Amino acid sequence: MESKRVISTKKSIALIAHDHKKNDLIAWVKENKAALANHILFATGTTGKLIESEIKQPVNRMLSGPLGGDQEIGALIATGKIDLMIFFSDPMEMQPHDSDVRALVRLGTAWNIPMALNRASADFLVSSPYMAGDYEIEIPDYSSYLNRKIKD
Ligand SMILES: O=C(CO)COP(=O)(O)O
Repeated sequence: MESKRVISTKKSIALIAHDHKKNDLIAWVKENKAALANHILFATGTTGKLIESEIKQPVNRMLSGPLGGDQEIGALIATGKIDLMIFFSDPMEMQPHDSDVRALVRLGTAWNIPMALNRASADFLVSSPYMAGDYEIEIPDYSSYLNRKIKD
């Protein structure tokens, strides 16, 4: 059966950017500083350090993305501790940790969290009326997968 969880007014937001997109994300974060101040921020290591130094808002920093940070954010998504993700990913450069990046985006999809993978989507997300209030997120039903029969 499908279940729900409430994303409350104060949201836990993951902020991530690949190296060639970090300046864009920092510019976006500065533009949206007032809106972000109402929320709890998480980030991969290097992105988080840059954000903290630019907007002076504490950031829960994980390891650097390629060193496990993407997977840490993914684990937080899977355990319901991240409400939405803003990830400025780079479509023009192969990442050494591509498998981690795909796993992170896959978990965001699997757990049905709002995700913005570029600036325009981030603008839509941050200006959504759901940002200022509660939102009931539908958690997909994985019970048939969890209860599947494993043949020997
Ligand atoms: O690699 C990243 C996302 O895949 C970002 O990691 P950093 O913020 O540590 O650079």
